Amino acid sequence: MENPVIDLKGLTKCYGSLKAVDDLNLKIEKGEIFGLLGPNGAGKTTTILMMLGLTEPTSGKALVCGIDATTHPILVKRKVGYMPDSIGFYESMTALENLVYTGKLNGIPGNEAHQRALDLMDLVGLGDSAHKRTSVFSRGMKQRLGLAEVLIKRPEVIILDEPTLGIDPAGVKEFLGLIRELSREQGLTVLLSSHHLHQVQMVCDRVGIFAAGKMQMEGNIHKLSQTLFAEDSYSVSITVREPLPALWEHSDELRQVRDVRELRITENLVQIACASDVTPDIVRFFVAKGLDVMGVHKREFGLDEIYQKYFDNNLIENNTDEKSRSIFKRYLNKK
Ligand SMILES: Nc1ncnc2c1ncn2[C@@H]1O[C@H](COP(=O)(O)OP(=O)(O)OP(=O)(O)O)[C@@H](O)[C@H]1O
Repeated sequence: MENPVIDLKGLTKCYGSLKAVDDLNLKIEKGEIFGLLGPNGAGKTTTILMMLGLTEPTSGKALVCGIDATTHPILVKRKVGYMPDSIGFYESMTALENLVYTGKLNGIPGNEAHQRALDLMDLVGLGDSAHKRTSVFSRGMKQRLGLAEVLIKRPEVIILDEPTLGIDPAGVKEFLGLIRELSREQGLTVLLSSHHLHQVQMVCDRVGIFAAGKMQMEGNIHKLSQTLFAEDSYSVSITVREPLPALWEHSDELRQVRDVRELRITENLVQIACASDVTPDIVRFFVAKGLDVMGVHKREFGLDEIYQKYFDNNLIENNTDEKSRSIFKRYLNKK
């Protein structure tokens, strides 16, 4: 990465004897959407505060757009829009008035702030509510207005902390779609901190799993899945027309197919864990046995399973092989 927009170098923050953030190194490039995941107390907020220049690191550096957030916090604030998990507005003012006010606070002249505010209200789907007082806004409407407020200064980076909290499922899809559009069309860099794995999986280019102040692993979902579940990365489900007995006579032979690791038969559904994508071999196997294949579904382990690998205490107590197997079993059980 030549010129990362966010560059954290050995970033460390101690509160007394507690290392809230421990030697964090992370680069995020322009236009990338990075998902920061981790349990409560992992150090996510502390990291964000250091990136905004609101908390001083004990050691290391947070560079945002090449600017040191500790030594030049005001310069960094011009480049970064931050949307915290709970947003407050002046409730006696309308949504539009709130936005224009924020625009002016950011040094945007009145007329321009007004026009930008109107455009942004449309962009976030609040065009019809511009003249309503924010006291009557629902949680979801406030989140949308929060995004508009973050965007009014045309930041290069936005940091969103649990941005979809309280938004209904259709609204979440729309909201995340908007974030993706902004990143793709305007090259906006996004750091999204969230506990909602499916949402993170939907929108992020790369994710980092953060625990006990350390980045445990980072990469795109495919890479993480491959790294963690090298032995059982894929799952193929085959639906056949007629139900099969639990002790199907060809089970052992199917287990001999290249890279097949484990299988489970539930009536006419056969779920197969594989170390590589051997879907065509599996389909050929069923056809060769004279079975009518009605459906084929293939998937990789997703963020749910990746996350669970780190944060399920029962699994952590077991050895590595057992962990991988237990997760796979859990995955099969869920389907
Ligand atoms: N001002 C502070 N003084 C002392 N300890 C703090 C302070 N702020 C945070 N901590 C501690 O640092 C650790 C990391 O907290 P942080 O708020 O960064 O976690 P988080 O990942 O954002 O958690 P959450 O998901 O709950 O928001 C926690 O153990 C927390 O108690």
